[in-house]
Order: sequence, then structure tokens, then C-alpha cells
Amino acid sequence: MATANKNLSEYDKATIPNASNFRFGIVVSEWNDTITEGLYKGAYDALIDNGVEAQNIIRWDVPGSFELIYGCKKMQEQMVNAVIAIGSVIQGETKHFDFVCEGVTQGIKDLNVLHETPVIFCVLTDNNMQQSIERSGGIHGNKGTEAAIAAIKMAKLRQDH
Ligand SMILES: Nc1c(NC[C@H](O)[C@H](O)[C@H](O)CO)[nH]c(=O)[nH]c1=O
Ligand SMILES: CC(=O)[C@@H](O)COP(=O)(O)O
Repeated sequence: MATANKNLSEYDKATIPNASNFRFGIVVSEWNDTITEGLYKGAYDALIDNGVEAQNIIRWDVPGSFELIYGCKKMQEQMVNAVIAIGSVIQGETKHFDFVCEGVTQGIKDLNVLHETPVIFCVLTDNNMQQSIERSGGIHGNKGTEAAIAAIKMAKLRQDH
């Protein structure tokens, strides 16, 4: 199902585990910061809406999405139940987009394989700024909200197994 057929911000609170005792780390890329700040707000607000205490949300900033890999690796070393990686990669004139997207995707995948703390992939990989706007609080909702819900569910899965 494409994002266009699903609102990223919709969730049924009745299906979300109790997150009041969880701590979350959020690593935010500074590239395309108007987008990443919107994603962060969506994630932060969803965590609070589901009972997470403000002091249990740790935010670190990194220069770009490629640096999310290292930032999330270090965040995994903190006492957090899950990590959210927030970035916005937008196609430019060259193939650099392909390498950044592939690199951050593989890097975050590796962090989930190598370490115990789940890392949620909240990295937009869009063709243009309009698509990014639409997915960070626009007509398609907010991928940050979706990521926060995923983080809560994965924190619970880790706690239970
Ligand atoms: N073009 C975008 C980048 N590029 C920067 C890289 O992520 C990285 O910071 C640099 O190559 C130094 O290692 N990053 C984004 O997050 N979004 C872009 O659109
Ligand atoms: C994703 C990128 O690195 C890209 O936005 C950089 O732009 P360009 O390909 O024009 O150098």
C-alpha cells in the first residue's frame, strides 16, 4: 500500500502498549531541518500522547542522515528502550541521493541486527520537497507519528521476549 492510501498519523490508542515506563532516544538529522523538525514534533507528540514522560525522551542532533548511523549506535548505548532515527533525504542532481539512502538504510538495519535496542527507520527518501512536506505533517500525515508508535510496539516486544 502506498503512503497516498494511508494516513501516517492515524493510530488506535487501544492497540498501543502502555509506554509510561519506557525511555526513548531520538536522533535527528539537521539536513532539511524544516522537514526533520516536523517529523520530530510528530514523534514527540505521539510519545507524550501515549504516556511517555518528557524527561524520558532524549534528543541528539547529527549533521545529516548518513550520520544517523553513528548517532543511533551511540544512542543504543544509553539506557533507552528504543531509538528513532529521523532524517529527510531529497533527490538532487546527482546519484548522491542513492548512496545516502542506501547507506543509511543498511546502516540502521545493521544496528538492529547487531545490538539489542531497536532502531526505528524514520527517514524520508523523497523525490522532491513537496513529497517531504506531505509526509511530515501534511496531507499524508506524519511519518514521525508512525515511527513513535512503532518504537513503543518494538520496546514492548523487546521487554516481553
Ligand atoms: N543531501 C542530503 C544529505 N547529505 C549529507 C549526508 O547525509 C552526510 O551528512 C554527508 O554526506 C556527510 O557525511 N543528507 C540528508 O540528510 N539529506 C539530504 O538530502
Ligand atoms: C541526497 C543528496 O545528497 C542530494 O540532495 C545532494 O544534492 P546533489 O545530488 O544535487 O549534489
